[in-house]
Amino acid sequence: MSAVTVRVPAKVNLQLGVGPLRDDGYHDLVNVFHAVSLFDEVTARPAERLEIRVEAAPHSRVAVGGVPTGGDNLAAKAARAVAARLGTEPRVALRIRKAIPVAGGMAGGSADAAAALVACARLWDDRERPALSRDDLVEIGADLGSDVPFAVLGGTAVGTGRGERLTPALTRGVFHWVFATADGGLSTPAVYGECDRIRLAEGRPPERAEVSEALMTALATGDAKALGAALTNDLQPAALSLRPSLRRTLDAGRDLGAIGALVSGSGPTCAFLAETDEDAAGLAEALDGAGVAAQVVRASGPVPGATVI
Ligand SMILES: C[C@](O)(CO)[C@H](O)COP(=O)(O)OP(=O)(O)OC[C@H]1O[C@@H](n2ccc(N)nc2=O)[C@H](O)[C@@H]1O
Ligand SMILES: Nc1ncnc2c1ncn2[C@@H]1O[C@H](COP(=O)(O)OP(=O)(O)OP(=O)(O)O)[C@@H](O)[C@H]1O
Repeated sequence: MSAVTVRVPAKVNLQLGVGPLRDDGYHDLVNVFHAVSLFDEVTARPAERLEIRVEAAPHSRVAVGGVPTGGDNLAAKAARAVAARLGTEPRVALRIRKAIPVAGGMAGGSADAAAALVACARLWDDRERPALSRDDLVEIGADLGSDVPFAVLGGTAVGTGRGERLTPALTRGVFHWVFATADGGLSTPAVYGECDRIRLAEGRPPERAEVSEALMTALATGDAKALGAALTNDLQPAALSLRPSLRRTLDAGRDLGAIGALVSGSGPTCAFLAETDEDAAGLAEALDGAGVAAQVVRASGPVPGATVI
């Protein structure tokens, strides 16, 4: 096979319930993931050795400067993990075309890792070896990062444990989103650390998070207004503490008619829900005009996970 291209979506967390800090440095979560139609693309070609090239997708203004191009890139780690599982060498060139903001709370790096898992598994699939199943790739992905298994599967799913144990959620219809990106990312460990610091300072010991029934019902019935009202993110106070300007972005989206507004994951991207595609178009234009975002991007969900195209 000469080349395999995989398209992989960004995520927004519809509920991010952060429980206690575990002994291994991770937090127990209730993490309702939702894949949206903002995609990175990873192309895998046979090569002498593992090579990584990272570029912004055509028409996207993603700043790719901070993305590692060596062995630290999550897609490179994914290629090595697949090769190790198959007992082969990672002789592959990976070209990553990014439209998902970097360090934006939309799991861009995890998405690229998931895409590389799927692309390499396909590239190295031959009669000499048993093919890797999607479950195998989900399992390999969990070792690369907590968000990677979801990027393999896509759709809408409830993640427990550190977010890697997934159960698909029942949804109906399409949800219309507007994302406001910010200049400069936020570090995921720093945001979790700030969450712990705030809880300690407020004397609030973290409780085990529970799945929101209101959220699950809104998803199952396709009720956008109810979904907007049920969106929650326990990392939001921490993201706002580290990046106070996000408050203005969230307020602007609400004032301009969003039916739901929250920080996406660890931030700094803010996510806004609209009732219809038309409402999303209007909201995106108004948000762009308000000057509270680096870039305003529309997307819909749920969409499938990493897919060969
Ligand atoms: C914020 C989210 O994106 C929400 O989906 C994820 O929880 C983060 O997932 P991720 O970027 O894949 O994170 P990982 O690479 O697994 O972990 C990076 C760091 O985030 C923190 N982390 C992550 C997941 C988790 N359940 N608890 C944590 O405290 C830890 O400090 C960890 O060292
Ligand atoms: N392929 C990749 N794309 C983007 N960042 C990568 C990649 N590989 C490694 N990284 C590193 O990971 C860091 C976080 O990037 P990423 O875009 O995944 O953040 P994020 O969207 O906030 O993640 P999450 O939502 O999972 O917390 C980057 O600053 C970069 O150093």
